[in-house]
Amino acid sequence: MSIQYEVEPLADSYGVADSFPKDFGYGEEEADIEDSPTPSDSKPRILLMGLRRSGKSSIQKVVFHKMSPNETLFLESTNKIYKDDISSSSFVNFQIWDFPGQVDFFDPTFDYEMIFRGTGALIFVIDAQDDYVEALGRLHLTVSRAYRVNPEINFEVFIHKVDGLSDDHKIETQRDIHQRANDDLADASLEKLHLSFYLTSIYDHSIFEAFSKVVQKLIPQLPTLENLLNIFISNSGIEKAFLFDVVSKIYIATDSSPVDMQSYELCCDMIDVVIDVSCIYGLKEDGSGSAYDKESMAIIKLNNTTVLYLKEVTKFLALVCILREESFERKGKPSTPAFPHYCIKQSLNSFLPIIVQSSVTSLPQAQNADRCQ
Ligand SMILES: Nc1nc2c(ncn2[C@@H]2O[C@H](COP(=O)(O)OP(=O)(O)OP(=O)(O)O)[C@@H](O)[C@H]2O)c(=O)[nH]1
Repeated sequence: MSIQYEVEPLADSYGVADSFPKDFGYGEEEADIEDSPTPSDSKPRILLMGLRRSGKSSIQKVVFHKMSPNETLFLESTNKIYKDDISSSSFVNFQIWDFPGQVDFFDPTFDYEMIFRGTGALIFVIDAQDDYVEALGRLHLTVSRAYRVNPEINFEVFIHKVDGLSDDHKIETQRDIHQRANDDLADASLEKLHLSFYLTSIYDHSIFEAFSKVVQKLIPQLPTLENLLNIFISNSGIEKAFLFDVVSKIYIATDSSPVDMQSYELCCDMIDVVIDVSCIYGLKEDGSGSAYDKESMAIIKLNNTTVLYLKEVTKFLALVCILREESFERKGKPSTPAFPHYCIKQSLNSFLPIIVQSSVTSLPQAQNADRCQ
């Protein structure tokens, strides 16, 4: 089989973002990599591989192109490698390559050495609703080849379509796939090859969360960002803070307290609400302007004493925080352990420039950030 490379037609695929700046959405047109290697080919690459119909294209479309999960039912089978450039974000700067299910490593036109050499992460998608024996064989073949070419690749296994499985069945499936995949690696003396497993579905936020973790491993400044967010929340009475890539709703970093799915979902929903409201009411009469800009800021009080706080950080990043109403309302006294609204603002003003700065360079002096007193 001859492998071809094709450019993703992206121009109008980012539905919600019609009003975003033109360069806000993801995906520039890419030249055929065989004909003319572009500078962007040196960007970290994330490969989506797996058997036919396992859900690779659906994942890419739902996470990066705002396709609704139901629409993926009509996706046609991929028969070429699609390169999707996610570099229009100042922070998330990588390409996603969606492979057809039937890639043949023995095909001389498939230069897998070149492909794996420039790869940051390889995501192997397994359909958990199907018999996965064949997929496990393919997983082993793929990761062992890739590892021999480039042992630095992060190997990520998405146990996908788990929306159709009961909770017990999910855990059992994950345990079984984990066990068998690692047994196969041990038999091939590849114990050093580490596989990370995620339970995913496009019908809930699990796919965004899994992708967030994959992307975070490719961000060298992650420890600095986490450190900054830790300092930020400890100085402002905030319970949880996420730094989000607004278009994809991937979180780039969070403080080191555990992430619970519900908090993450709340923050994702807040981004959707803010962008939707902004698209409807925030643009000029002639439709010009941007749904997300320097002025973007929102506070949503929920009926369970939780407050959500969103603030623009850069053109592509937003800080989204969760805090208790009492922390938010309390009138500030320097000695109180929790801090009021103006103090959050003050903390934000102190920390945002540093967070912005650390998106381009590592910041060893994070501790010097002003404390909110
Ligand atoms: N239930 C469920 N179905 C899914 C999920 N993700 C994808 N699908 C469905 O799986 C089918 C195949 O999805 P594709 O994205 O085309 O699969 P693919 O791996 O790209 O397939 P090829 O292009 O043939 O390699 C579609 O009908 C999707 O709607 C999921 O999380 N849950």
